[in-house]
Order: sequence, then structure tokens, then C-alpha cells
Amino acid sequence: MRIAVPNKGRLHDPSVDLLERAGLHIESAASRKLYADTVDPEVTVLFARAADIPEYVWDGAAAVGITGRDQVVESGRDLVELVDLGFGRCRLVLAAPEDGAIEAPDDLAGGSIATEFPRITREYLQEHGIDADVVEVTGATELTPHVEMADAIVDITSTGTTLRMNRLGVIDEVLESSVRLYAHPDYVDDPKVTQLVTAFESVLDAEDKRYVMMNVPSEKLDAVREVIPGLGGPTVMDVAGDDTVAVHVVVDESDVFEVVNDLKEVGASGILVTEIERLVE
Ligand SMILES: Nc1ncnc2c1ncn2[C@@H]1O[C@H](COP(=O)(O)OP(=O)(O)OP(=O)(O)O)[C@@H](O)[C@H]1O
Ligand SMILES: O=P(O)(O)OC[C@H]1O[C@H](OP(=O)(O)OP(=O)(O)O)[C@H](O)[C@@H]1O
Ligand SMILES: [Mg+2]
Repeated sequence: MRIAVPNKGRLHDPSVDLLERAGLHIESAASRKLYADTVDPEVTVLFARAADIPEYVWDGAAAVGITGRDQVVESGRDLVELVDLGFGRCRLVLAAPEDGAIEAPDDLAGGSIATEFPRITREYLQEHGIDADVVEVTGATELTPHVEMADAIVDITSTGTTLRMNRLGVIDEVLESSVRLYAHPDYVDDPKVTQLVTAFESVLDAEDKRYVMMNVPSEKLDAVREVIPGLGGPTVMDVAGDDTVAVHVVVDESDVFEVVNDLKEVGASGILVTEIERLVE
């Protein structure tokens, strides 16, 4: 099975990192290489531009691909979304110069919009019944209203810094995006694809969990059980030659501070908190 992964740009590193954490170590990937093997002999990584990945998957060159939802919607390809991988969160917005004539989408009638996302922009205009020209650019979209190339833009924003720097204000939100795992419809039920989905989900599930280990005097075990909101209850092990048990439990990261304090108070000691790489339920 081939999996298409962004070859550069901001999505490359987090995508490779996720594959690593999922246990699919990439082997012998020299930079600028188009293919790489993984520890699984049946899985090959194919590196491509984020914008081209929907096409690679649609063509069947890769069974699945990792890319932004914005790219998949723009491609018009009917790929199947399998897992939201949670990074690359951004919004595609309609924006126009602050203090300019465009204050609402309808003000664009007869005007023009510059964008790297012509298909999404045309669909947006059609849905809103606005007749405006779409000017296709391949970058630095935020500049175009200031050189009279367009009246407004449809572009990506996340922190809002680029829009602010270019004195552009958001008129409307067009689309929300994040990076997701997409499959060709024919590969959705492929056993390897299912394994990959499970592996990714296990990494994402583990991200906000911590593994807590501690020693507990046997007579305090009931009190300890009461303060841990355990995932299916704690694992309790006898410590040889001692009236102490070792207790292991998975706890939500957001509860760790409170739980550790409570555990200490009811008599646990040697409390150890560690991250979890994967959690397969
Ligand atoms: N500022 C941002 N914040 C969050 N996600 C973003 C941002 N900009 C882009 N993305 C996401 O990343 C995807 C690819 O954008 P990126 O700019 O990294 O790729 P690229 O344009 O191929 O690379 P480069 O800009 O280096 O040429 C976008 O389609 C979008 O899903
Ligand atoms: O809201 P912000 O946090 O400022 O992010 C938005 C900017 O990020 C992206 O550009 P990128 O950095 O990828 O540069 P590029 O135009 O060269 O692709 C996008 O095209 C916006 O310009
Ligand atoms: Mg970019």
C-alpha cells in the first residue's frame, strides 16, 4: 500500500512525526527522495505536494493520503475522509481591505476576487448568488487588493497575522480545514488501510492521556481506587515481600494535577507520570 505524504511545507514534519509515532518508521528517506520504505514491507511512503495529494489518491497512485481538507475540497475529488489528524487547522476566509468599499459578500457583485482556491471560491459565489470574477494566483494573495488586481481575496488564515499585516479584514468564512487522512473509495475497506487508521487513532487517543504508576500500602488501596477516574479501572500488582501494591492507571491529562494531589493525600507514594505513545482499545 502506498501512502501519499506532503514532501515539504508546513505539513511535512507533523505528518512524518505522526507516522513515526504510529510505529510506521520511515527507512532510508534521503531528502528529495520521492519514495521511502517503512518498517512494514507492505507500506511505501510517496512524497508529493500537499495540493497534488488528492490527485495522487484519486488516480490510485496512492491508496491513502495525508493533506488539508482545503486541498481535497479544491480538487473536487470524492475522496473518503478517514481520520482528522488535528494539525494544520486553518480557515479559508473571504477578506477585503479594512475601511474599503467591501463590507459584506454582496458588495463584491461586479468585482473580483484573487485566490489560490478558484473552485471553492466559484462555488461560494454561486451559492451566494454573487456575480464576480475569480483571479487565480499561486501565492502572496494578500498583496493583490493593494495593487488593484482584485477587490477581495479568499485565502487561508490561522493566527490572523498575515491578514493584519496587510490591513485586510475578514468578511466571511468560506471553509474550515485541518489535515486528515483520505482514502480512495476503493481502498476504504483494505485491511492495511484499516490498520493504518487504528494506528493513527491510537496515537491521537494517547495524546491527551497519561500513565500514572504508584506504590500503595494494601490497606489504602480502596481509598486510592476512589480517587482515580481510571480507564477501565487500575491494574494492581503485588510487590513481593511487602504489604504494598503497585498501581498503574491511565488518566486524562487534564485530570493529572488533581489526581496526583489526591493520590498523595490518601497514601500513595513513588508516583510516576509518563506520556503514552499509543493507546489501542
Ligand atoms: N497558516 C496556516 N496555518 C495552518 N495551516 C495552514 C496554514 N497555511 C496552510 N495551511 C495548511 O497547509 C496546507 C499546505 O500549505 P503550505 O503552505 O504548507 O504548503 P505549500 O504551499 O505546499 O508549501 P510552501 O508554502 O512552503 O510552498 C494548506 O493547504 C492548509 O491545509
Ligand atoms: O493567519 P496566519 O497565521 O498569518 O497564516 C496565514 C498565512 O499562512 C499561509 O502562508 P504560508 O506561510 O504557507 O506562505 P505561502 O504563501 O508562501 O504559502 C497562508 O497562505 C497565509 O498567507
Ligand atoms: Mg503556503
